[in-house]
Amino acid sequence: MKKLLIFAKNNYIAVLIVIFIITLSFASQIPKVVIDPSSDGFMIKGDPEKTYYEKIIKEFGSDNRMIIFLKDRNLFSEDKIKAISEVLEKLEKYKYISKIETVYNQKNIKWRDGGLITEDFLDPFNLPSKEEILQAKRDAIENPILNSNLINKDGTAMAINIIIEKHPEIKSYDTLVSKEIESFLKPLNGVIEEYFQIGGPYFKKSLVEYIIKDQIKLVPLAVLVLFIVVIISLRSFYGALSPLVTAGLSVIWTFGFMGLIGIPINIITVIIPALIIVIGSTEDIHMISEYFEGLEHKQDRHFAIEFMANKMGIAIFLTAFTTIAGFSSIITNDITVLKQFGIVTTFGLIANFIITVFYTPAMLRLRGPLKAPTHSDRSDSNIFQKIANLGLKIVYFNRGFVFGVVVVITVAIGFGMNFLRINNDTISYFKKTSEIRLRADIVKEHLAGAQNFYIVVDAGKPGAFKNPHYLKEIYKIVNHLNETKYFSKSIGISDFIALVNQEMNEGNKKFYVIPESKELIAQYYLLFHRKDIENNVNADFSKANIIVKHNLTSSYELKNAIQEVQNYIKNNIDSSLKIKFTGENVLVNSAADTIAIGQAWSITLVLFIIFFIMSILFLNIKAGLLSLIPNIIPIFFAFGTMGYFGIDLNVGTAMIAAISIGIAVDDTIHLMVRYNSELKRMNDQDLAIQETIHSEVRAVVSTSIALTLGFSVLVLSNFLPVIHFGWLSAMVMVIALFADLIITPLLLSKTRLITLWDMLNIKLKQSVFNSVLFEGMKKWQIKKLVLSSKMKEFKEGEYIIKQGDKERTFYLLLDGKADVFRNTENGESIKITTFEDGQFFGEIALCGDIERTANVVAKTNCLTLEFDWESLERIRKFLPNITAKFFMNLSKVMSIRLKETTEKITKGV
Ligand SMILES: Nc1ncnc2c1ncn2[C@@H]1O[C@@H]2COP(=O)(O)O[C@H]2[C@H]1O
Repeated sequence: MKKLLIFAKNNYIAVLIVIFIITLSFASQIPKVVIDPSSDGFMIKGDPEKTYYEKIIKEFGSDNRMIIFLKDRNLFSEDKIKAISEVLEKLEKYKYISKIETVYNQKNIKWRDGGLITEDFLDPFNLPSKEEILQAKRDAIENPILNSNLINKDGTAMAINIIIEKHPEIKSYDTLVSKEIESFLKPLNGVIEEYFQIGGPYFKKSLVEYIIKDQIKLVPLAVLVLFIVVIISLRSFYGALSPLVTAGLSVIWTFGFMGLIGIPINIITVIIPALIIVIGSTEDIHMISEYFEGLEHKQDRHFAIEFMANKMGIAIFLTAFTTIAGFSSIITNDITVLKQFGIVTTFGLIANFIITVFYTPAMLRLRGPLKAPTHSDRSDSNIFQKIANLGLKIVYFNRGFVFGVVVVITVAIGFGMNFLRINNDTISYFKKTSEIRLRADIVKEHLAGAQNFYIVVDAGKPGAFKNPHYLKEIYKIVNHLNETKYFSKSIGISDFIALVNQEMNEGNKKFYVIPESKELIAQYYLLFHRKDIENNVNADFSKANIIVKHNLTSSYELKNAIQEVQNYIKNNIDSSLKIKFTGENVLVNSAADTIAIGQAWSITLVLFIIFFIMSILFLNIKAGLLSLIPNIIPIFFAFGTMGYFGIDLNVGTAMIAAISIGIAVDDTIHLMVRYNSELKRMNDQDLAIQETIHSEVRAVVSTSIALTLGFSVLVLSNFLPVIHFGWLSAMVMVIALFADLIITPLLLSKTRLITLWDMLNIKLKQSVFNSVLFEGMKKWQIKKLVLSSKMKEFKEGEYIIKQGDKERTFYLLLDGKADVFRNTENGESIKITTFEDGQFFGEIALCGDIERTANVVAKTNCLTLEFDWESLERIRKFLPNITAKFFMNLSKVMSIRLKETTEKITKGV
């Protein structure tokens, strides 16, 4: 790390040129980035159900429908029909429309004046008499296929269903179609009371508009927030500029990367620039503030950069790593948009880290300020210190009690998780007040819902749906669908046959059933053109399709409803029929469970990565656990709150846990690393904690504020998943801060930490390695043992051990000499031996758990390592091999000492 920074400083011109060239090449890819409003991304990647669905829409017609909704008290007056007919004329000529369904052009099958008529309800271009129009209106309302589908119960609302061709090759196709259709609606202006388009292309056009609006709003706001926070915390304009430049460059790289590998902007990837700007800035802030600290020592760029490089230790690297781990865990999700989000953010944050590490020292070398900003008033630091004191007061008030309270609150809030629901419905991603939701609500009020899916019934043999048995099965399913409260309207091929049957029987509603005779059914079919029934039965009559319209806007409701229908089918319908539910709606919704599984998987992955790294770094499993606890608490809070407030788990909120753990753990790492170094310096756990909290509080609190504000910016998005993601992540940051200031010290105060870093850097005298105590051990094992001890100095004449004391520690003499004296019963003091460096003493009380058997006094100034029983116990659990060797060596020396003592005694005798 240090070498990289120094390298960038020394080769600053080359580094800046290379960054410039890379940036240019990424920038050249940006035009390739597209906005993707389709719902494909919300489905499961490579889902075989999707292939099935594509086959079905080829057979029964596209479900890329747009509805033009018309509402008027007098919808059937001549002038209104005229205006509508003008619109229809234009629509019919429009090249991208494959089919138009209106009340007018549907078949009116009616028993009238002793005979059956089958003709279109109305020809809007050639209007009949007023009475005849009103009769057509009544017929349409009575027609079960049309009612609530194309016309409402009292004939004041109508829908024009338009089936739009799919043209993925045309750029901005949906926006184009939606805009052109909007222009066709002009004749309705001032004539029809209320009219608008909804569904298909309009939905996608709105999505694109919202995505662009989001981008225009969120990015500058994120920049502003970042700028303000950095200016406040660094007190320097230049200091605030640098993170902005690195964030800007990272965003260019990231967009270029999206263009290069073909990942589009969608409602989830739209937040990436804002996120990179906010999250990426934390490293810059740390670096620049170290640079300024360097300047305070010496006003020289070289010196300040090197000072910064020296201070940029393992913490910076680790925190970047855990943050990236959090984001990259999202890649494991099977939902396309989430996978894409994971890939792009991982790239973006790695890019940001690289740019920061190279650009910042190079730029500081070129133009870095020569004066550190003066902290004119230190009142802010008082606030930080007050926060620190408060945190410490709470911790020391009563550790057990505080811990208990935290656990109780966490469990109580976490309990809300039981109410958590999963949702992946695209309409519910818009705000309730958005135009799109308002329009959907109006349609919902008057007609069967704008949402639909298909139930495909496959009999497996041609002509099956000319057979009364199979038609009756469809009839039963449709009947059941219309009876349940879940769906607003379902239409199957059975409806057409039943309707003709009813009209053949003089319109008697009792005859709205499937006739028993095959011949009769064959005759009935003759009344229809292929196009009249093509949505409901395929060309060879082997498959039937039930169109189910509904207003459900959440996955769990739809899932329950489908489940109910499936149960019905299982118990009541001929099991030789293959029945499948399909449709864009069903595919998107069935991906909901994948969201939950993906979410659980990414949390596990992040937790494991963090646990693994921290355990290795601190050579202690407990340290791994310890770094997780303060960061798991906020996750309980987030999911619990979601449960209580009815916020669903969706593509946005699913990411919160993994991402925020990755970010929140940064502060814990800073605290642990600092605690570790303070502990070495002070040798007192409580003092070390106090010092850690006091010195880190400023950085921890200000980065938390930056992140909280940064995430809060997302609340201004147009998409609910993004809004929820924003405020919940902001909440997680605040809670993680509290957890870090209270839980971390609480846990640390019970732990001794050693880092891998210490292990690698520790330099021991050769005499230590040669000590009998370490015989047969590898160098790293010796270091590990040494690091579990405390360094202690004694002045000449000072007692190291007092006879009769009860304590379980022992000493390795690193430097100096120490005498062993034993007090006899008659008050004399007999010298037993003198120890030199490399030798140890105090092993009797340590192993025997008895009183000290002699005094040990420093003969010269002594430097010792003190080992205590608890630390050795800890190592024994973690690395039993080392302790076994250690105690073997110990007993070897003890045997020799016993032998020598026995010899002395017998000689004396
Ligand atoms: N006879 C002895 N020979 C060598 N060392 C001794 C002898 N008696 C006591 N000591 C050391 O002096 C230490 C005093 O504290 P302990 O009894 O814990 O452990 C003792 C030994 O390490």
